[in-house]
Amino acid sequence: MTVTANAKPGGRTLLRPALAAQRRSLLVLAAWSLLEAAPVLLSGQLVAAALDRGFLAGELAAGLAFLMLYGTSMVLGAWAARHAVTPLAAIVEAARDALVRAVVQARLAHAVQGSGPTDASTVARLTRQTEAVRQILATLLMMVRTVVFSLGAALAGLATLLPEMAGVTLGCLAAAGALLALLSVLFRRRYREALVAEERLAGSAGHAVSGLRDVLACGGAGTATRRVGQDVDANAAASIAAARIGSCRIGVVVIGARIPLVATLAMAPWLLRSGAVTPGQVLGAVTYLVSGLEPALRLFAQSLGNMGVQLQVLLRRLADHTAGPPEPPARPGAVSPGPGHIPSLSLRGVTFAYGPHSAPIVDDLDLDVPYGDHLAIVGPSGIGKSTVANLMAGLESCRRGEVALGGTPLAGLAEPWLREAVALVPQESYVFAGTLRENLAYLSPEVSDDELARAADAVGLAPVVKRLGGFDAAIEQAAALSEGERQLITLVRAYVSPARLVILDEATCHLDPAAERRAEEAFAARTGTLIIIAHRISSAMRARRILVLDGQSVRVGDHHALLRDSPLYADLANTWAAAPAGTRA
Ligand SMILES: Nc1ncnc2c1ncn2[C@@H]1O[C@H](COP(=O)(O)OP(=O)(O)OP(=O)(O)O)[C@@H](O)[C@H]1O
Repeated sequence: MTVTANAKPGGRTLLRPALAAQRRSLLVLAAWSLLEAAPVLLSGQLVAAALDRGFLAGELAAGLAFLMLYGTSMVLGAWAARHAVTPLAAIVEAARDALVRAVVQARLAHAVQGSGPTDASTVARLTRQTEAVRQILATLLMMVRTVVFSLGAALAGLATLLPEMAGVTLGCLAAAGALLALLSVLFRRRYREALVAEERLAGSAGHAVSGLRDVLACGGAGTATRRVGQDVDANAAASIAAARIGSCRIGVVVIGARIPLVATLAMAPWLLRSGAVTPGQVLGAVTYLVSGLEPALRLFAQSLGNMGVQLQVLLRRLADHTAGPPEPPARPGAVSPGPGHIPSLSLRGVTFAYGPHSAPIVDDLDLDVPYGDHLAIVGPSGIGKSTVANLMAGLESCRRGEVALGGTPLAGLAEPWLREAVALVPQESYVFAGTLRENLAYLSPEVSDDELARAADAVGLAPVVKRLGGFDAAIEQAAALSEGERQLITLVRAYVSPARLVILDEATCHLDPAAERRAEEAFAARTGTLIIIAHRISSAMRARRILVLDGQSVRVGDHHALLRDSPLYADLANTWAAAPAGTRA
């Protein structure tokens, strides 16, 4: 999974790609919905025929036959409605997956950059809102198709049966639409306020509950209750205001459906007397208005309007939360050296402490690591080896002094260039859900399968690739792999990366000595500089040079020179040599 930063999707753009990808399911859904609307389309015509050509003409059997036909069309409609559920589920689940992906990616990007809160309550709220979107979208889609197809069918039927009333009905529907649009604008505003009030209440109540013991211990129960109470009142007031606007929607049904019905009934005597229409046509028109148009309009105004606005507001809120963090400011004057650049590493007077008042972990360190060198760093636990590695990779900035790559201070190098030139592999291996290939090619997306196979062979991952079933094998849970297997995956990932300086910070600690040797030798033979924070003295013995950190002084040399010159190194090496071969750590 890539963590994208700075994406600021709009509410609708969160759903659009997911819906576009489900075009086929949308078409299937439309086809079933068309069939489902058949009873509405036929209703008025069949009722009119039953009356005019059946009961009023003295043909009882014909009248009943038309009514039975109407009943059959209703069974057909119910059958179609049942089949519409499958494509609907496919659309909604795809939309939910897209939303969850967007939300998780954005929160990860924030967490990586350390911007914005990503605590448990934020994640819980976003999960709740995503679930609400899924439910609303499912109901909304179900209703939209009912409304669109039923309204269309009722109007089409009315136009064929009683064209005079179809015009009047269209005019009334236009007026109802205008009223609904106005109410929707007002409702959207109120609903958004209600949602913000609910979020504020969830935040304040969550804080109060999580710190309940401290609140009670400090005698702050009254203040906490008052604050949460204010948020409860604000939430209730906002919800009531939204509900009031919602209740005005009944006016839409009155204008759009009841006025045409009253007009039809009022004009019926005159139309019948003039001979322009038959009693069956009048009854058919009333059927279209009462059983087709009014239920659809009621659904549209009362449920659809509310839900549409709720969906819009929820998506807008989610879009705010799925906006990635701002791009880190570009380093002024940062350079990206060309591809032929030889990144020799130098540390001059490097001093670093974790806090402004803490004693330095690294004090006035000078070191030159020429390009192509193989350096091991050794020292007792907690002495600062990982800290030095982080300083070399530019993950920490020194308090005094300078770390430079190819003569350019790290702070003067463009961040993307630095991240490509230097790979630091920590002890904890990050293996994510995806295919094995995606995991291995994470730092070099263009790498071929042949190159991956060669790297896996060199580093010692080949048996794992074979066991998993090749590079296309899915890794669903990193926990299903052993710690050593995970380390081999992250090692191959760094091996095939374009990095010219690789720092292994105890990155082989879960491998057995033979596997560690194989991996280190592969990295030593790879083009570029290799720095290893040594987990075993055997790693140091394989290096061209060794840096010993003992807290007071810094010594650099090869194994034999250090045995002579560094009591700490001699001690570490002798302890290691004295241990039985199988227990040497
Ligand atoms: N983020 C941090 N904040 C404060 N102190 C830290 C932080 N990281 C490390 N330290 C402290 O800095 C010192 C050096 O830690 P570091 O991890 O660099 O040592 P190390 O030599 O790599 O240790 P080990 O061999 O056990 O991994 C330790 O005392 C550690 O507790």
